[in-house]
Amino acid sequence: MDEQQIAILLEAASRFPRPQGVKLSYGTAGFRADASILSSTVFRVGILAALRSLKTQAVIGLMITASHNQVSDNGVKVADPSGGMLTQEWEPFADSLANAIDAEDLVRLIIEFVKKENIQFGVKSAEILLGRDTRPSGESLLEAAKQGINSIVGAVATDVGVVTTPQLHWMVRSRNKGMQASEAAYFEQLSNSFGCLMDLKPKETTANVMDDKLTVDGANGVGGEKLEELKNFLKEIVIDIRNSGKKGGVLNEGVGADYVQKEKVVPHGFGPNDVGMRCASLDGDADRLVYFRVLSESNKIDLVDGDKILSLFALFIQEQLSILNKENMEAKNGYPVRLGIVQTAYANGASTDYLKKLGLEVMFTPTGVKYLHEKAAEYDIGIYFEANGHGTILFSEHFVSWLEGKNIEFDKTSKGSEQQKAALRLLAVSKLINQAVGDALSGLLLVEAILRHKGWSIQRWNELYQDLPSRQLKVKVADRTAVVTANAETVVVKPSGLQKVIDAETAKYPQGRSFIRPSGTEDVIRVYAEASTQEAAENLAKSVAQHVDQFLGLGSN
Ligand SMILES: CC(=O)N[C@H]1[C@@H](OP(=O)(O)O)O[C@H](CO)[C@@H](O)[C@@H]1O
Ligand SMILES: [Mg+2]
Repeated sequence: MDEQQIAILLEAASRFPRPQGVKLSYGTAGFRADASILSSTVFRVGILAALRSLKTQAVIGLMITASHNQVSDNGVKVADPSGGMLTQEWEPFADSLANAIDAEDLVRLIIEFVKKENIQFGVKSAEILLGRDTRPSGESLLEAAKQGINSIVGAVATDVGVVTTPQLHWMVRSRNKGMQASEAAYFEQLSNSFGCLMDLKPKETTANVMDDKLTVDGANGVGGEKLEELKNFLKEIVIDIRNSGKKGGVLNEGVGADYVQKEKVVPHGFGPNDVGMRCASLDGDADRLVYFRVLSESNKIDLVDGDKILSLFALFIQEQLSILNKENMEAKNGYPVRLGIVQTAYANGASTDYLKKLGLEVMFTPTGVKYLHEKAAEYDIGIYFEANGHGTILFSEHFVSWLEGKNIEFDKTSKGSEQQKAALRLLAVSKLINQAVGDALSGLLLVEAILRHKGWSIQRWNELYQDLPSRQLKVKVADRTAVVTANAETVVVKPSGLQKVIDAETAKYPQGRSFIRPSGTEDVIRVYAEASTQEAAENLAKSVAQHVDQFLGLGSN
């Protein structure tokens, strides 16, 4: 870094002083806080994104969003060249940049890091795609990000406007693969591959067992807006969008996937007229998706969560693989496809049992899609989902080229055969479902395609297995970092003795399971419990929470 670069950084950084008395952490999904204190953080993440682009010599993404948090919050996260999350190796640097005391301290950290990482200036220019959700604070924070990027000589900020988080990740991935990366290209890829799956539907299920219409809760955010546009490209599906943000509803207030999944009640805008209908809910930046069915009893719903979306996807993929493999496994060029499922400890125990009974390999990682994604990428086809509805299906490049080769072979040997159709369906899924990150819009289209393929109603789908009753609680403690866990967060290692009492409580309940972990996005310890009845799950959660409070509670200090 030369003198001129250092001077530019010092001057720019002095315009973005850090707020006093706040400690920021990159956390489970980037920095999040009240929008009014975020300018300096976003400015600094702009610098980080430019450095990441110089280091990788590839296009990087920067997204301004606080997802399902309240509208007055905002946040910022970085997409790596693959379209996935920022490498975990750079998270400590992100933390230290965000917390640097002043411009001098910030520049000192940058100089040290640039040296350590051997980042070259002036060799190639850096490019960063900038996106934001519909939050009113997004515009001024975008300006802060641009100034951060512009303070690195040769770095270019390209504003892609208001987009969903998965759209931005998709664009970064596409750009780095030398493909079309516009929003129009995104809509075209999704609608074309959805159309392919519709064309490949078995003839006998075209008799309509299910309702064509889907009603979507857009969380009053960007997802509803984008779905309005996407639906113009779609055939064979009627989508009614509510809470699209146009009629003045507030983002995430009594609406959205997080609210529906956690509270298990109907979102605003839905009511008695919707009883029995197939409904879906997106979160504030449209990377989470859950389905639900409104019940006649007050505002209750049947929740069809991320675990059930995962199960539907796993069932469909497994069926296609078995059709494809009928001949393939006996052939000389047979390909033993590795299909892997990735969940977290929050996955309902009944879903894990169901998947294992299908003969599938189920793996567990800690909470946070960065961990699930990494694990799923180890398979030819890796399906991952958090119970809250964030997930996708990853196809290895090797497997996709094998499928393409197979398809050409079928053209010559058995055009139009069931095997060829299975191969084409899998190829269409690999294009429809976002390969960069969990995407509510592409996930929704895949669910709709599979339901049509099978001729299933939401009720039939929900009956794949019955969820075990569960309960989640939060406990405020003096210091949540005092809790250390192991085995994908299922065992408490510290404070010692706590796991023993959790085990003793759990043993009192048939089918009991309970674990605790510090949240990565809120200052709380989360408690999860499930058991054979709702009452038992509530009691187990309550008694575990009491033990947490006794070991670590605010009163204990
Ligand atoms: C129990 C739960 O839903 N936890 C969520 C939540 O993380 P916590 O670390 O639990 O606060 O937000 C994350 C980011 O959106 C998401 O990945 C995760 O699944
Ligand atoms: Mg989100």
